[in-house]
Amino acid sequence: MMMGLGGAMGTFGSSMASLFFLWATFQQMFPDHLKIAIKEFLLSTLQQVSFVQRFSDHIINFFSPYVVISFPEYEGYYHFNHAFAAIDTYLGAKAIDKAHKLKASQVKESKGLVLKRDEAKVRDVYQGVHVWWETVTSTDGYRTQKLTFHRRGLEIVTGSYIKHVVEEGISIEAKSKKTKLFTNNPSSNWDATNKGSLWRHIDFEHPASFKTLAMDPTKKEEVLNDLEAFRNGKDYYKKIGKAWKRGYLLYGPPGTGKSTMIAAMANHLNYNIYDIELTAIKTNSELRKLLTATSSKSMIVIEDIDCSVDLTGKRKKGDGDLRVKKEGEQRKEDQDQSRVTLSGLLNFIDGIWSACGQERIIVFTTNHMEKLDPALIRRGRMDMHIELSYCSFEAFKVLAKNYLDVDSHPLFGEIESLLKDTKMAPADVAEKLMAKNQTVDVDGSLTDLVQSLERRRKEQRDQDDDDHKKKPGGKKLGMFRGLF
Ligand SMILES: Nc1ncnc2c1ncn2[C@@H]1O[C@H](COP(=O)(O)OP(=O)(O)OP(=O)(O)O)[C@@H](O)[C@H]1O
Ligand SMILES: [Mg+2]
Repeated sequence: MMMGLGGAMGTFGSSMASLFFLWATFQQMFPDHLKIAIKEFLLSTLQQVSFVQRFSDHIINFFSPYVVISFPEYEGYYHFNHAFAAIDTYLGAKAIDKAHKLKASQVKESKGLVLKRDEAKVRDVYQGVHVWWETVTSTDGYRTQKLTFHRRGLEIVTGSYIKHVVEEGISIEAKSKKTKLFTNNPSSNWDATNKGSLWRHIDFEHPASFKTLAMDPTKKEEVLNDLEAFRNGKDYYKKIGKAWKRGYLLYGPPGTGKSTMIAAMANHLNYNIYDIELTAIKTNSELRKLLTATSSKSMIVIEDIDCSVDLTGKRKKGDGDLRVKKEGEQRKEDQDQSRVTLSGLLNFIDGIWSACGQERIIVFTTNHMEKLDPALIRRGRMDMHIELSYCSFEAFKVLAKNYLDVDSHPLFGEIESLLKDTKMAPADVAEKLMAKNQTVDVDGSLTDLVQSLERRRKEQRDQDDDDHKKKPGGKKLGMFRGLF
């Protein structure tokens, strides 16, 4: 926003200088009564002639002591003006006690009802300067915030008022923010202007929290500390000259809590989630457009990264692939170059996005760490690798507390020893502990779990024996058990 405003102010400044010069000349040349007569004559004459309407507007502006600064919602294609959003929030919260029209919405249950001013015009006073805001909507649906004030207040308004409004807006937004979950629309559905059509969103109301997340307590603590350090790290990142972003790679078998952890992170930080479906994006440039349209304080999530981008960096899935095969090799090469590639994604994360984005977390998930390109997992790119593994006894205790509200039970000992050599995902354990017909039955659920673990252990042993027989000399038995 500062660049847009800077440019506008530059043009504004030079126009003002010329106007002041003309005005001074005008003042000196004519006595007062003559000046008013000339002004009225000019205005009435000009306004009667429709084809000079625009010129007449300029003349009116020339005589008007008021200055207008516009903040459009979009600056050119795709370029969302974040100042607009902050101003909108500030004005929405401004003096709601005096407003006649209010809009109410429920944030999260814990945060109660939020009232917002719902009027197109708002008056404000700042350090004695009176200003008027008006939201104007053009015929094609674009909104602009117009700020009008007497030129006496120019210095205060441009020097500190606008900064104050934007900062207030951002801080109000952070306090009462509904967490949102954004998903990218397929680019074929983007409208002609791309305005507002890149992402669709819903309120994010996932109940996951770190408290209810079942994982090794030391690891959990480590992740939480890392998130806190990141959140409070604005000055630190500035000092070391690095973009304020952090990458997490969550890996582990299905049902071990990767998606749940993403939800817990978003709830903990109160960040929006942008869940990117790479297969709906055709080219690196589309990906760039999507990423630049994300806001600060957000998490960019790409789930199952190994399924979306293959080792050579070309996309795996998507109907584009079928079309390519039919159209021949040359065409295929051309297409590949313009597609979403791993290097395109990584370059963006390291480069442009870092330069323009602030306070962002990027999360990749995978079930197959071993399939990932080393470029993706090298240190410094994904800052923290977090393994979500099969249910340990520590993790089980968290689930037992969540689902059954128990800290101990005579069956805990047996469950502990079964979990040591049985691979069962927390999702499956949770399913056994879940109340049947909304009735919590601690003994029944735990017995059910024990039986299920015993069955699973037997299956896994039989499977290991089979594998061992098939590959004589192989070192399979017990090899994986040590890992989990
Ligand atoms: N570590 C965990 N703590 C608490 N609940 C869990 C955990 N892991 C799984 N669950 C439960 O199992 C369900 C599925 O887990 P989740 O979707 O997070 O798994 P995932 O690791 O993302 O799996 P996938 O690899 O298939 O995407 C969750 O809704 C949650 O109820
Ligand atoms: Mg998942």
